[in-house]
Amino acid sequence: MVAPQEQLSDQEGEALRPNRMKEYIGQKKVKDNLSIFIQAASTRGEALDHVLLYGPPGLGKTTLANIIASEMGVSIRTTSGPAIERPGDLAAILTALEPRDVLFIDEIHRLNSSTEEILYSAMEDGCLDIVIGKGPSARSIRLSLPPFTLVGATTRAGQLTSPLRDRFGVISRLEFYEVDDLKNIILRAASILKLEITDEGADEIARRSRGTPRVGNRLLKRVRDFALVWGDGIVTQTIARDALNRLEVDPVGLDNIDQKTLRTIIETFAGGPVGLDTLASTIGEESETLEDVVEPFLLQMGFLQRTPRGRMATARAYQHFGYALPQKFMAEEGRPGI
Ligand SMILES: Nc1ncnc2c1ncn2[C@@H]1O[C@H](COP(=O)(O)OP(=O)(O)OP(=O)(O)O)[C@@H](O)[C@H]1O
Ligand SMILES: [Mg+2]
Repeated sequence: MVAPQEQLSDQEGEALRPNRMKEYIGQKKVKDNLSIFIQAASTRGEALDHVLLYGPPGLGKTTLANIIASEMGVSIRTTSGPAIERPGDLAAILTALEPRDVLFIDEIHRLNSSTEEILYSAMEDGCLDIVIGKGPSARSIRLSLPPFTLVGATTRAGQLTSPLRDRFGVISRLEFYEVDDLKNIILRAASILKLEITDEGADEIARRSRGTPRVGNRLLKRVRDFALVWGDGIVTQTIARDALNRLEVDPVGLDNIDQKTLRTIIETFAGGPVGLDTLASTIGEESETLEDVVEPFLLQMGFLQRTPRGRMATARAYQHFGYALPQKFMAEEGRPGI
């Protein structure tokens, strides 16, 4: 329910995706900077510099890529790292772009290396070096490309090779959303869905949305069903709270995997430190999912600590689940350190 990854039922939510910068709520720093770069590029009549967006799933990277194109008044061509199998695929996409268009490559960390190399000269020099033929008769030709903006999105900036990362002029990290911003996102979605919701109802859902707009929109839709059956269709705080409890969404938004991760560290590994791979195999998840999806939120909430020796549960995690605080947290000044 609170998994931040995209699910099929989210697709109907396409209507909820903001189209313009002024409708994009939160992420003020990213938004303000991008707006200036967009305005400057537009004034000069140039393509916007290449933009890399990174951060956990569901925070609005795809949405922002689309907004960049609409604010620039250009078309966007969307693809993803794993979808581009051969360098020729990328060459075909690049040569079909109109001047100043946006090429959006999602999951850009998953491009294969031969394709990635094609991208280097395309991004830096605006040209494509293509090898025609094989063996001794092979020759290389250089095609020049229309100026374009590459927008790359990734959940793991650390996995990008440095030659690729260095070719982005703008690198923006999306952060988890504050409750107030999430609340506004939920109120906006409710009005698009023509749904009556109280301020407190929106607040309750926002608190349990794992800092993630995609989760907020999804919870809103489920609570809407409960409101219809249990009440008169109005999403109140009581209905939101009861519905979300019933859906086993924790009051601070922790989902099953989040809870399992913390409980395992506490119960099986005495609070840690425990290595990522050991932890992942104990709870039956991929290390990658744990690192990209689960950990960022737990770190943000102060439930988890990353140390050189492994992952550790914080005093706050113990308290959240009602475990007795172990002695080690009492050591400093005789009070629990949080
Ligand atoms: N700033 C925002 N304001 C309002 N709604 C937002 C905002 N950011 C995201 N959303 C909503 O959340 C949904 C998910 O956002 P989006 O698909 O852009 O996430 P993403 O970062 O691309 O995720 P992934 O990494 O899984 O591709 C959007 O459909 C949109 O409705
Ligand atoms: Mg996306």
